[in-house]
Formats: sequence, structure tokens, C-alpha cells
Amino acid sequence: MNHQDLINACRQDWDAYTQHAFVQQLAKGTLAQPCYLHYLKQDFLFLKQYARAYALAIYKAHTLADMRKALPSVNALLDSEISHHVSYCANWGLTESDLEAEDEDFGTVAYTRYVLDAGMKGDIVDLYAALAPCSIGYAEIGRNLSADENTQLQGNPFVDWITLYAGDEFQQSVAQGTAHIDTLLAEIDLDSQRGRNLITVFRTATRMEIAFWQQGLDAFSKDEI
Ligand SMILES: Cc1ncc(CN)c(N)n1
Repeated sequence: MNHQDLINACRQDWDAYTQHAFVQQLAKGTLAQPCYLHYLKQDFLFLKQYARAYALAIYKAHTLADMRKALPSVNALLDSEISHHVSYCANWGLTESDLEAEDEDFGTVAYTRYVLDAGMKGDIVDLYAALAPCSIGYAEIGRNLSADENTQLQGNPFVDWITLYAGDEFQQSVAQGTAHIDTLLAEIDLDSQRGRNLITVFRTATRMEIAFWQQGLDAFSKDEI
């Protein structure tokens, strides 16, 4: 099996994730600012836990080769993606320590601890099945938005978000990570119990992504700014 089998096995949830109303409003530039800010703050906290999960992949690896494969993702999260969020949030006068002091919302706790638990109780492949919707999904969203002529780039307050995830650096790092996941999945039969378990893990993380977008949209009524 490979990553595409995982996506195909949960197609409905996958499409609900990658085409969520939050994504469509980002693309049109119509997303309410409180929703974006809530999402960014929570995503900062999400990425911090997510970096721990990639560090767990080093711990779970049996070979030096697999340990080295996980390291670029830890670096990319800590040096690039989290730093982008810190700079975006500086526009609202928020510092890195302000962001670290934020409370995690329920969807943030549920998703990140689910990924960490899948990796703790399973092996490295279970962990990657839980991590994969995050990287592969955002890369797909970035590509879709940049290829779609209806995406509003000019004057769009969220253009930085779109260019981050559509950009070469993010796309290449996800392509490398996905090739590694495919190598690990290649030994597993899609119709085996193991294959079905991995689909469940991948689908659960995909459903968590949908809930994470919704958590951002639901912030509309909260007084965030
Ligand atoms: C919730 C979520 N999922 C995925 C990504 C992309 N790394 C992200 N920043 N946030």
C-alpha cells in the first residue's frame, strides 16, 4: 500500500478536510480575522506538539537511515513553519511567549495527543499514518489554492498563508516525507488487519483536521481581538 491508498480509503473525509469552508474563505480572502487569529494561535500550539511527534519518530526508528529521515521535519517545523506563525502573530502584537502562554483549545489537545498516542503505543508506521494527513493535506491545499484561478491573491490578507503552503520549501519537504512513508507502507498489504488499522489511524487524524478548521470558524462569535 502507499499514501494514496490511505487517502482513497477515506475519500469523503479527505475532501471535507482539503475543501473545508475555512480553506475556501482563506482563498477568497473573506475569512473573519478573529477566526484566523484563533486558528494561528492554536496552530502555533499544534505545531509545537507536532514537532514532539516528529521527534518521537526518531525515538521509534530502528535504523540510522530512518532517524535521519525524520530530522528535516523537526527542523522545518521549529525553524520555518512555527517561525512563520510567530511573525504573523506579531501583526497583532503577540510575542512567542504570549503564544506559548495561550490555552490549548479542545480540538488542539485532542488532535495532538491522538497523534502522540498513536506513535507511543504503535510503531513508526502507525506514527507516520497519524502524522501524514497534516503534511500531505496542507501540501495538497497549497497546490490547489495556487493552481485555482478563483483564488484571490491580490489584496488577500491571507496571501502569506497560501504562499507558505504552496511554496517550494514546504512542497519539497512534504514530497520527501511522503516518499519515505511510501517506502515504509510498501511492505504492508492494504487488505490486511495491519492495513485496516493504519487506515483507521489516518482517517481519525483526517477527521481531526476537519475539526481543527471548524474550531477556527467557530471562533467567530468569540471576542478574540
Ligand atoms: C492543524 C494543522 N495541520 C497541518 C499543518 C501543516 N503542517 C498545520 N500547520 N496545522
